[in-house]
Amino acid sequence: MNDMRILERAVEQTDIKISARKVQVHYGEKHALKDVDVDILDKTVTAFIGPSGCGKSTFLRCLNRMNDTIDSCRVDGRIALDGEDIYDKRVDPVQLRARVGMVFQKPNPFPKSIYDNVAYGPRIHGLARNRAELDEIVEKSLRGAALWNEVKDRLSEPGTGLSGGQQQRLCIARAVATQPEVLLMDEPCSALDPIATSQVEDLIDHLREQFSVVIVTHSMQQAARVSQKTAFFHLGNLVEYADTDDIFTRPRDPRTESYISGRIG
Ligand SMILES: Nc1ncnc2c1ncn2[C@@H]1O[C@H](COP(=O)(O)OP(=O)(O)OP(=O)(O)O)[C@@H](O)[C@H]1O
Repeated sequence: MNDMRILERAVEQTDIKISARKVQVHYGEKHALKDVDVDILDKTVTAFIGPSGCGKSTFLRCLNRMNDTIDSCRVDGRIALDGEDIYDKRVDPVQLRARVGMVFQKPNPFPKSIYDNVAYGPRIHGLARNRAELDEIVEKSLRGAALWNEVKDRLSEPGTGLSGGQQQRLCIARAVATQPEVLLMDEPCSALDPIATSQVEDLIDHLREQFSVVIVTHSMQQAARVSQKTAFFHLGNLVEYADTDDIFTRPRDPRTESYISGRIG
């Protein structure tokens, strides 16, 4: 094999951050996800779109084992992060969730100060040796979430006292503080006004310089604005996964075409 081919292979392999194969999810008798195969790329925003109830959030929650908290939920198949099976019994889900962070639909800051919201993860994962290092992580994370300038003079005030958009950026700062490799976002803008939505979308674009972002969204405009890859789900199947431009301009599957043109969903 010549040098160039070796290089090409190496690039392809490191590009894949999460690889899912034959993922099936059941809630009791309900078969919610069927044979999902997908590769999530590093330093890329991937959007999950599809009609309500098609399994987007279910699949998102598989990626950091959030479904473990639902008793009736059973996940089969293989999901690997950097090639390692995240469902292996040696994997600690708490450690996994520091590497694969999550931001929810409704901003959910802890009932703690702005500072302590961000410092929480680094403290439990022992990421700072002293207060100065913790201060540094908190500042860096708040800057990374484009919130520092708005809160730097009131770090000891409650996080719950911020506006909705600021609270969501605080939750992003909290997730970023553990230096995740992947950030999962489940409809992160659905409770936000258009200005706050646009701030979070700008932020997502910056975050992908550092890690991979996966976002569930009901807004096709948002998927088109923020993502480079899009996965379309329908009735528990991953119907099509491609470059976002291709999904919206030349979808291959008639179900994708129907959805993006507003005929289903
Ligand atoms: N905790 C649960 N227990 C039982 N069934 C569930 C649970 N969560 C989701 N489901 C079912 O699994 C299917 C997929 O749901 P999921 O929330 O993943 O879809 P979604 O595409 O994210 O929907 P939405 O866009 O409305 O949030 C649905 O039929 C839903 O009713």
